[in-house]
Amino acid sequence: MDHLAHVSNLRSSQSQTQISHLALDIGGSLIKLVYFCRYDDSCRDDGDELRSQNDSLCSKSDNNQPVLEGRLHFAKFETSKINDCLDFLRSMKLCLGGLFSTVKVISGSRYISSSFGLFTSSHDGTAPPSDKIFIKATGGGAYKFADLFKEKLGVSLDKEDEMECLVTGANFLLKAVHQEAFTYLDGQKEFVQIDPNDLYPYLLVNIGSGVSMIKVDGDGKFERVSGTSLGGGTFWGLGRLLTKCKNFDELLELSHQGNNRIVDMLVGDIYGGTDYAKIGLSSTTIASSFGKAISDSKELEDYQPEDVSRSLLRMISNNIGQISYLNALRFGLKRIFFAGFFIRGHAYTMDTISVAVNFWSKGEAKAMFLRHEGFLGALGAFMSYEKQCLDGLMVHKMQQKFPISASSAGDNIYCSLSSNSDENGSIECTVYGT
Ligand SMILES: Nc1ncnc2c1ncn2[C@@H]1O[C@H](COP(=O)(O)OP(=O)(O)O)[C@@H](O)[C@H]1O
Ligand SMILES: CC(C)(COP(=O)(O)O)[C@@H](O)C(=O)NCCC(=O)O
Repeated sequence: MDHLAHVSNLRSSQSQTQISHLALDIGGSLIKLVYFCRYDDSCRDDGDELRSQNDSLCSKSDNNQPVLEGRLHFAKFETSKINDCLDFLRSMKLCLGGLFSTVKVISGSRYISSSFGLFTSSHDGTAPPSDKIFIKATGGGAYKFADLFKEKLGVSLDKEDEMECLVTGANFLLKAVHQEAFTYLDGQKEFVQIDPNDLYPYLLVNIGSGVSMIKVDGDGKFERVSGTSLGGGTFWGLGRLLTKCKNFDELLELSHQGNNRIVDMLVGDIYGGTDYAKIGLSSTTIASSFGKAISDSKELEDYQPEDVSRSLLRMISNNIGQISYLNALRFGLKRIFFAGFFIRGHAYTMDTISVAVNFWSKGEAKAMFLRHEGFLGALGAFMSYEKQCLDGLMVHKMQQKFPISASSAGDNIYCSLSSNSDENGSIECTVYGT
């Protein structure tokens, strides 16, 4: 769902929802937003009313914790169109009322606001109010655009480390969200049942503009072991230049119809149509990506853009699959989770990555993908409100709305895709306060 649809959706549902937390991941290509909308039947906009509203919103759980019920929502914008994102945030203020006003929740001697994930507080939560309003943010843009957010919206970005957020987001999704991870091979998508007690270690490969490979050993226990600059930005950047496509989805769509063999040099092209069986290469294996473009006396306009797009997609996906496998091998990791918006749930991309991992590992390692592939960083930033140690309505505990199984208990954050999750992958959940 695009952001405009989101805006109208939000407007139409404003009588049912109240946004209480928001976090951002501002990457090299895309800005990702995660926000929690609680179910509500009223929207008011001043602090006192919000306080009473909070009171009315919170029912109590069995152990007397305040409970908020609602959904986690996801949205994204191109970083180059950051003004659209700022307008979106501003429009939320308009339709929901008081979003950027300083909403205060006072708890004991601490002064906080948990509305919309904005809080006014010093970081230890003890100082008297400054008039600062913070939003949790990660990614390079949290640094690059800090002044812009301040200037245009009057909010400060509370920066969280990008790698840490990716890992927190991945762990959260893998442990708490039902049917999050899946394999994709030969057109078959299969959900993988993850045992939260047997998750580590794994390799997380985040394919954004560039690619980061992170060995994850536990909650907050990780090491970025490798990376490559040949990532999603490379595919989109080169693809735009070579095909004149106007947007990423168009380039991806084009690749559906293409034939990479027109552009790539295959083993068979070199070996006169035969396999090079002695070293395990079939005649159809790509020997050299874009290799045919050197031997032909053709110019760019003589190639079909769909063939170029397909070849480019295979080149980038294969390369990432291979480097990922080599890093998994380096650390003896059997499970590789691929995330980042380059994947875009695209069948051919996932298939290529899976085949590469399968081919290089001789079937030993498994490529897996995530439904919320592009939102790991933003989710991690969202979860970091928890670290703020604020009393009151914080995201201390998210309880799955539709329990999966008792065996998935044992950690303090649960959540699940509701059976009626919308096409945008929003997650129905319950947030417990302390
Ligand atoms: N609408 C889009 N516009 C631009 N790039 C997109 C889009 N959808 C998917 N992508 C791909 O996703 C990549 C960005 O992925 P993302 O995980 O958001 O990384 P980053 O944090 O670097 O922005 C782009 O480089 C591109 O390959
Ligand atoms: C610098 C980055 C962490 C930024 O993250 P991104 O916006 O690409 O998601 C990433 O682009 C990256 O890991 N690049 C590869 C750099 C390298 O290891 O060669």
